[in-house]
Amino acid sequence: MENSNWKKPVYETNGLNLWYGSSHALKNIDLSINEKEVTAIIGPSGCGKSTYLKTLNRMVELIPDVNISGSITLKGENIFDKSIPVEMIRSKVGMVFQKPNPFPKSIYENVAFGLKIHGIRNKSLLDRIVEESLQKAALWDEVKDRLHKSAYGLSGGQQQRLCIARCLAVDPEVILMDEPTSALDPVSTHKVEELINSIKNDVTIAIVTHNMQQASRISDRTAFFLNGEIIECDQTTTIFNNPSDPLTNDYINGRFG
Ligand SMILES: Nc1ncnc2c1ncn2[C@@H]1O[C@H](COP(=O)(O)OP(=O)(O)OP(=O)(O)O)[C@@H](O)[C@H]1O
Repeated sequence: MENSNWKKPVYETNGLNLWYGSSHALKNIDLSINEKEVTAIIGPSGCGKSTYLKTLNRMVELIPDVNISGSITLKGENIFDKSIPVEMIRSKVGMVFQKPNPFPKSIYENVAFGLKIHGIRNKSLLDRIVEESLQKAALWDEVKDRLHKSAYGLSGGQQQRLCIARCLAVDPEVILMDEPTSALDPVSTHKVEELINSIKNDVTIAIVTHNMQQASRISDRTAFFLNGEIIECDQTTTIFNNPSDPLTNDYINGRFG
């Protein structure tokens, strides 16, 4: 099913099935998410994209009546292994949602939050990492004079970049992004896309998007999901220019979904 897999996988998913009660939402998923690449996950509404993303950080376990079979490894470790605390996975894997969700705290405290949870108390170290993270998120110049003001005073696009800075502060292996620009205007969307391009050499990214142009602009590889299955996963240029499956071709050309 999968070609051109020459980069090192960070996540490897094998034979993953997931049921919500009796509803079979993910069917036999085999997929690698490669190190320091952007992997786009595309497909029509309800095909299982968000479910897959939420399985990668075990968020899906919070939903009652979910059953899972198969395996997902993160850097070789089975994430479903009961001896692995979920906090350990969450410390390596950040998540950005469709709607920006800053904490009701200052801009500074939003970025410092995860660091403090990890026990960092040194003020100059906190200051340095907060600044670096906001710089990486291309937000520093816009907020450096209002660091101690509420994050809620930022625009939606700035809040989303703040949420990405909050992830970057704890130096994650992976950031999962679930339609991170769908609530943003085109200018803010462009800024988030530029940000993704600028951080992808440091962090692995998996992004769910409904926007085909976005997938083709920012991702290295693309996985096409349909009805809970992966139809095809390949280099993004191949998926968009020369897909193997006619269903992929129909979807990316807007014939359904
Ligand atoms: N908490 C839940 N309980 C029961 N069924 C669910 C739950 N969450 C999702 N589903 C079902 O699982 C299937 C996959 O949903 P999912 O949200 O993963 O799709 P998606 O591809 O992300 O859709 P969208 O693009 O609309 O966000 C759908 O049929 C959905 O109704």
